[in-house]
Amino acid sequence: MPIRAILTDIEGTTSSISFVKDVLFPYARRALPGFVATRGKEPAVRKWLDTVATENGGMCEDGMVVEVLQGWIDEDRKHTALKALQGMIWADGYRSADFTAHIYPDAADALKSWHADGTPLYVYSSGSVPAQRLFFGHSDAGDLTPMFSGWFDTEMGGKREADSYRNIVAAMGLPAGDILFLSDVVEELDAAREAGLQTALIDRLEDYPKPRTGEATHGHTRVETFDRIQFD
Ligand SMILES: CSCCC(=O)C(=O)COP(=O)(O)O
Ligand SMILES: [Mg+2]
Repeated sequence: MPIRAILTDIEGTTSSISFVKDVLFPYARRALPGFVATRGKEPAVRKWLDTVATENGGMCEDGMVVEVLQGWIDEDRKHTALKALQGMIWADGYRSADFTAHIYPDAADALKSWHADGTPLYVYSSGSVPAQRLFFGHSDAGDLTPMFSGWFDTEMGGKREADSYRNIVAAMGLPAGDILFLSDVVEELDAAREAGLQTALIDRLEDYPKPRTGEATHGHTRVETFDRIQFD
């Protein structure tokens, strides 16, 4: 089947899991108390702090909300409020050049080549859309944001739910079968396939030392690097 657009995940797909877990998450965890103390009154920040407080029985102290959020970082919860706040915190890290975002060279090269060939590129990640823009705007391969035609996060729904992909397909305005979704998580690929998208499992040895083969692929095309992805 022809591919007319690429939709890609970030962590474990374009970029290493260890960069997210060992650099981004600890940075956000450390900065969270100071961030809430200095910016907690800004409506865009307050909105998410109040969401967390309400969901946790209406806790009234910001210190308790910070503890909940730090616990969620430790658990790698993909909660929209946490992801939005993390994005705001990482903005400082990128701006002060504390780090650049990891991208595998094969992913950067393939994205550049597909873009040059006129294939529209989209991102769907649990990271908030602002965090995605920062990520690709300050990547190891430079500012890649101009290559992307659209950005989607969990505001479209969870990544393991088929309806999220239906929402994304509607926003992209293409037939689902013309879109190739790339991810390192088979449950995300299952949901995308249920919504009619084509799928490829990115099974990077750096992130998944034990290759997922046979039944573990759930029948999705498996590649270890982006340069092995082939389409007309
Ligand atoms: C782009 S923001 C950093 C990554 C992040 O917070 C995250 O949860 C990534 O999850 P993904 O859906 O890209 O696997
Ligand atoms: Mg991922």
